[in-house]
Amino acid sequence: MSEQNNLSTNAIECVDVDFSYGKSRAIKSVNMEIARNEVTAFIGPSGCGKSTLLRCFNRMNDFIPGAKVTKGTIHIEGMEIHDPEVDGVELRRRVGMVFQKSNPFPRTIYENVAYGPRILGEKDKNKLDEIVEKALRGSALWDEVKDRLNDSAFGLSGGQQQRLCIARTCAVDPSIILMDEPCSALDPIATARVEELIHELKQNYTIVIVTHNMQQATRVSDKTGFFYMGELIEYDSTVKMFSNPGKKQTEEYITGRFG
Ligand SMILES: Nc1ncnc2c1ncn2[C@@H]1O[C@H](COP(=O)(O)OP(=O)(O)OP(=O)(O)O)[C@@H](O)[C@H]1O
Repeated sequence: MSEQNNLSTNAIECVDVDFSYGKSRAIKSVNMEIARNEVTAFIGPSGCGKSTLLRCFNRMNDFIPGAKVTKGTIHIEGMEIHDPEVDGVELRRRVGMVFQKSNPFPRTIYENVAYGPRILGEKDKNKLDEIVEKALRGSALWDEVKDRLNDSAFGLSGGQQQRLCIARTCAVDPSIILMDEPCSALDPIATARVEELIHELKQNYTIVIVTHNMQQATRVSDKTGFFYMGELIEYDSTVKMFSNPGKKQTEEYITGRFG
């Protein structure tokens, strides 16, 4: 992506975005601007399109037959992501993703983190060591795993595995990290550690997180978008959304009256 594009103040800009799975319209005329180095939470009842929109940002939906953005534009750091010149692999390096269920590779802890940089061509062992340590430190996991880097990643707890997946994402130097319900399979203590980590990560990354947990949205995010049936109903600062929402539907959802 060009330097000029990197000058954009927003990390993500959606203009009038529609998305369909075949004939079924899942996202309807969404407009939103996501500032750099902020945490944005997507909330809303099941099936309202949160994950679909998240996956639009790094074109993960490209892998689903018949699924596509049918209208509007999405810019990532100034670059229109559907421009034919944009390479999907490079886009996904820049816009990393962490999933609901941690999904480490059946390899060692070290290899899980070194995998991405290796694929990108890094062969120097010292450089790889450096990248792995930096990513594991950045994901608050280094102290717990530094003496067992060559053990299987499957020997880690669920929360540690999720932080390893975050380290794996960070190892390829993205600028945006998408998180799709990253704590839904974790206990409260592991959840708290990932939430602390999100606070630290936002110094270096822009984060968009889908969550069903209202308390989590208030704890971790600067802005919140409330979605309902494919539409972005309200998008504002998290403090405002949860203390004085502008729309009745938002209020009903956050107070648990539906969803
Ligand atoms: N791969 C797919 N193929 C066809 N339709 C899909 C696919 N994935 C999602 N959908 C549909 O798109 C709509 C939005 O789904 P999406 O998963 O984005 O919602 P969500 O708000 O993230 O839901 P949840 O909170 O349950 O994860 C739903 O009607 C869903 O059934």
